[in-house]
Amino acid sequence: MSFPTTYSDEIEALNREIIRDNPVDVLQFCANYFNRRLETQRLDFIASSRTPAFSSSTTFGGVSSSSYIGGDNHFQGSGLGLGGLDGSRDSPFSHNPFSSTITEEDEDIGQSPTTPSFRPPVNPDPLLSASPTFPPASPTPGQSLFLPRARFGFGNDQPPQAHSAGSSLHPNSSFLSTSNGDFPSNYNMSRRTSVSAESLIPSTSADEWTAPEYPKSDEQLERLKIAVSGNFLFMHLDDDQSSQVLSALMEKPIPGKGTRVITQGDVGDFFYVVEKGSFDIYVNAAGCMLPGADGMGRRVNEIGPGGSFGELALMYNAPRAATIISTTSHNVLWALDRVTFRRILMENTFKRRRMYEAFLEEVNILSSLVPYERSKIADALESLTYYPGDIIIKQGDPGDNFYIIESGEAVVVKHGVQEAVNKLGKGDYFGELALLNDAPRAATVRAITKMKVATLGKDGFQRLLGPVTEIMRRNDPRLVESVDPLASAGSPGSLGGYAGGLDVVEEAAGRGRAVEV
Ligand SMILES: Nc1ncnc2c1ncn2[C@@H]1O[C@@H]2COP(=O)(O)O[C@H]2[C@H]1O
Repeated sequence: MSFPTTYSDEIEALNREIIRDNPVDVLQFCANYFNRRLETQRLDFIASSRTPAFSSSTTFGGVSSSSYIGGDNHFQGSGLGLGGLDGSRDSPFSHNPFSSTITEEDEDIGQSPTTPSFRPPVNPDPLLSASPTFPPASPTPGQSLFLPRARFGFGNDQPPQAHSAGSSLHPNSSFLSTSNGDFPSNYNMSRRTSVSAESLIPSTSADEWTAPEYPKSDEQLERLKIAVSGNFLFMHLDDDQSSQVLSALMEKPIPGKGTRVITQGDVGDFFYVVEKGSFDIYVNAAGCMLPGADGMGRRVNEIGPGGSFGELALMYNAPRAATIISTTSHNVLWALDRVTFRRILMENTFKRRRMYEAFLEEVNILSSLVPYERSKIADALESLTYYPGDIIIKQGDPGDNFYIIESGEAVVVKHGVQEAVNKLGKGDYFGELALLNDAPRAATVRAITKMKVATLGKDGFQRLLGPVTEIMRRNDPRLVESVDPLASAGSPGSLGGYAGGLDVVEEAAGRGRAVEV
């Protein structure tokens, strides 16, 4: 049997590229190659079947929104655009009247490296361009750290050109934004035709690859260990992985305030851990940084010591999702090259995010968080299993963990009370009040079936659940009881029943009687 000619042609072309570029990560290289080929083919197809129906458009930041229509359909349903990543609901695309008519094929169109508008950088495989040599250590303030820059979709520092590819919309859409609905257009994890992010994980089989090594003084190593010690991405490494990563991290001083470390829309090259200093994160809903005063878009977050950034582009093989700029002087970053990140850190991270993504979406108390915030929680969660009769938290113990029930059921019991005071099931959370109030556990939580719980330490709870702690406080059973004495104790935190509650009886914001769990 002979192969189809088109197949043989593709393989021959790929072989030529492999010989020419001699890639480090062959699998990744092949994936990139085929994605590019596929998108070229799509571009041809779209160009030939384009209809003018949707070419009139609103403009946003000087960019025709129709240029991005293919990408923005990720946001239908949720009403979130890229701006949605910061929790805002005001995406210019959120009321896109065409969103329901966009196909899964079309929604790739945008700035992804796998899109028709993608012009590969000089080295077509960003994996290979993960050069260990940094550009000048002291860029002038406001200057991008890494110039010239390869950008996904657009030429260097050129504003994106409105292209009409997205105007060709197919009426038979099957695509509905769900779990990844609020990720940038680049993060189409569910599309049919691309290589899934999972399969982009480089092979871990023994091969020629070894992590780069950057020798460090004892003092440097000490600082580095402190910097990564609180970072959840580093917590699940075994000793060997840990020493490989530590040795591959490069110190990168950022002396100036206002230095751009990452530019939205660029190719991802490094992952960064912050040792010292502070960095602001901006997201432009257009999907890349635009020229002009507001070109960086909306400030969505800030990152300080112990935090990290730059993982998304490396994980999803996508353009940078945000612009990151120093807000202090004398900053110190540690940079990890793309290959080492993917080989060692990503597999763990990615699995964890995937594992918890759907589950966390279902947890009521987290529903106000944006997907990126839930991803960060996923990084920090530990899964524990309990069996019927196991005590998960014990009345009187100090509170150092917060729990969300993944499966199974538990009861909440208290000294001196015969009946269980509450019953908890999937999606319910407990253990929050002892952490919020710095008080001992006021009740015991006991498994009554086999249970899986996702747990977050105190540090993670404080760092990652900040935005919802106010809601948890509002769900405080004391407040609910004081308003309606007949209200079920389980109602406020349910799905969220609650436990781990009150030890100190306080007046509930002057609203009457306070009741213990
Ligand atoms: N709300 C956010 N949206 C997108 N990226 C964010 C956000 N907050 C922090 N980031 C980080 O900003 C980084 C920009 O580069 P990456 O896309 O590689 O990875 C991104 C994340 O690490």
